[in-house]
Formats: sequence, C-alpha cells, structure tokens
Amino acid sequence: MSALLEVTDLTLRFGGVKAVDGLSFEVREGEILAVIGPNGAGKTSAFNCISGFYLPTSGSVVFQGRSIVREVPRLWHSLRLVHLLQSFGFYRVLPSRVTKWGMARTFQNLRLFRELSVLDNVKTAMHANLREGFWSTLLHTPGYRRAEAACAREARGWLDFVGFDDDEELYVGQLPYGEQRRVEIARALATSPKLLLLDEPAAGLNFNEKQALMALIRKVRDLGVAVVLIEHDMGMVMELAERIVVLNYGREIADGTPEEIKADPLVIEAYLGVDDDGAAVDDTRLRTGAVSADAIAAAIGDGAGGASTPLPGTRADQEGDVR
Ligand SMILES: Nc1ncnc2c1ncn2[C@@H]1O[C@H](COP(=O)(O)OP(=O)(O)OP(=O)(O)O)[C@@H](O)[C@H]1O
Repeated sequence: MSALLEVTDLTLRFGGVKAVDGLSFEVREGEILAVIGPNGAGKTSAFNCISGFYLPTSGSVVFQGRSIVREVPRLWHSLRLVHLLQSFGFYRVLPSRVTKWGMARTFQNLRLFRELSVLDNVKTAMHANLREGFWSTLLHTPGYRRAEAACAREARGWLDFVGFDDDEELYVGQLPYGEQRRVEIARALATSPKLLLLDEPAAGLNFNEKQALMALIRKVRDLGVAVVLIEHDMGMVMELAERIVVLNYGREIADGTPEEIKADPLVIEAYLGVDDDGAAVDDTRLRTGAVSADAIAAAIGDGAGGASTPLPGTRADQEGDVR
C-alpha cells in the first residue's frame, strides 16, 4: 500500500508549549489508523495542522503528493510578516481546499449547523462542487433544480449509508447526540474523501452506538477510504485499528499493530506514569513480571463502552480516569 498522507517532522508551538514536537508518520491507502495518547498529547493539534486548520511552526504535510503546508521563505520570518501573509492565504492551503483534495474530518465537539435540517447539513458538503452559477441559482433555472435534486439524492444516499433512519427534515439540534455524530460523518463522506479524520468519534456514545460506529468505520474503509481516528476508548481502538500511532508530549513514541502497542513499555509508561512508590513502570519491571503487560493493557483499554479497570496503585487508579 502506498502512502496517502505523509507527515514529516511536524511541530506546532503555542508560545512556550510544544503541542506537536517533530511528529512523523504516514497513512496508507484504505487503512484504519488510530492516533492515541494521554490527554494533552497533541492529537487534536496534529489533526488541525494536517487538515489545514492550524499552521504548524515547521514540518511538512503531503497529501496525495500535494503539499498542505508550504515552506515560508526566511525573509518573511525575519520581517515578522509570516502571520500577516498567511492570514491572507499565502503559504498555506485553506481547509476548504484540503477538503476538495479529498480529506474530510469530524470534530471533537460537533460542528453541525444546528438550525438547519439533517438533509441540508449534508447538502452543504456538496454545494462547493455544484457548477451552477449566480444567475441560475438566483432564478432557479431547470438546470439549477436538476442539480439540487441530484444533490439531495446523494445526501440521502449518505444518510442511508451511515444508518440514519430518522426524519431528514428535523433540525440537527433536535437529534440525540449519537444521531448528530452520524450526521457529521455523513456530511464528511458527502465530500467524497480519500481520507477521513475522525476526532474522538465514540465520545459520548453508549455501548450499542459504539458497536454501530465500529461497523460504520469498517464500511467506510471498505469503500477504499482511509480512516484515521483519535480515540480514547482503547477497547474500540484495539479491535478496530490495523495500526496505531501513539503520541506523548507531542512526540510519537510508538507505531505498530495493536498487539505491538499493547506490549510496548513506553506506551504503558505514558498511560500509567508512575506507581505509588513514584517509580516509573519501566521495561525491567515488565520483564520481571512485577507488572504484567496484559494487566496494563486491560487498564489502558476500557472495552468498547465497558468499564475500565485501572491497576491498583497506579495514577489511573488514584485519579479514577485512565484517559
Ligand atoms: N489553542 C491553543 N492555545 C494554547 N495551547 C493549546 C491550544 N490548543 C492546545 N494547546 C495545548 O497543546 C497541547 C496539546 O493539546 P491537544 O488538544 O492537541 O491534545 P490532545 O492529545 O488532543 O488532548 P485530548 O485528548 O485531551 O483532546 C496541550 O498542552 C494543550 O494545552
């Protein structure tokens, strides 16, 4: 499988904070890749750089051979004109363009038009591709009406694909949270992506909804669309992802199959930190069996919708939260 997306040495600073620190990874065509890491590890910041919402401090992002992040000449840096130029669209590719190139995304906090109907929300994703001009739109010419009808048909097709079977004329704001998530995925798919980025798609979903979401993500992959998801539900990640990239403090600390990741001491340490003696859960203690990899993997994962079982005496146990 060839690389669809190549992220190289990506760095994003917020003042003194390095949210993303020299991150490099690639996404292959048609794969399901999970990006995991403790809270604040830089996952969403990386997504925002990749999809054109944030301008990284340095590094490159190449999607289907096209550069999303463009090198800014040193002169502009020294004249401190970088941000001014970028705000006018120079040296950057805007998110709308990235979407046209075939990358779609959803957000950690849903970004739907709550006052629009379900169908209209999905149609908005296709309007950018409508060829009808100003006058035909204003005059509602037969050509415009045909294009609109085709757009509505396609939007219904995507709603059907994601399993939305409620009333398409309801305002999105009237829908339960799980249904809104489906609509957001339908809207992303309506842009005909080659790569779909999902930011915590299972957040707030119950067990059955998570199961349905996993089935949907596999269905999307079967269309030939690569899916990259940020997710805290380790049960879901381990079951769904073909490959996992793990971040900690903005850096990649591991990249491998779910089995490799579960057994990786750095990953375990990143999630569990120190034990009650203040000692890091390190490789030696794992090898000697003082802490078993399986037990820690169970603590990292909470099953798709199930309850988590932190190890006694770990930070997760003390805080009551393994995210
Ligand atoms: N707009 C911002 N301004 C300043 N600092 C920010 C901003 N966005 C994120 N950060 C900081 O960057 C770091 C990475 O945050 P980010 O949200 O990318 O992490 P994350 O892995 O997605 O976390 P979570 O799993 O909690 O969503 C954190 O230290 C965060 O406080």
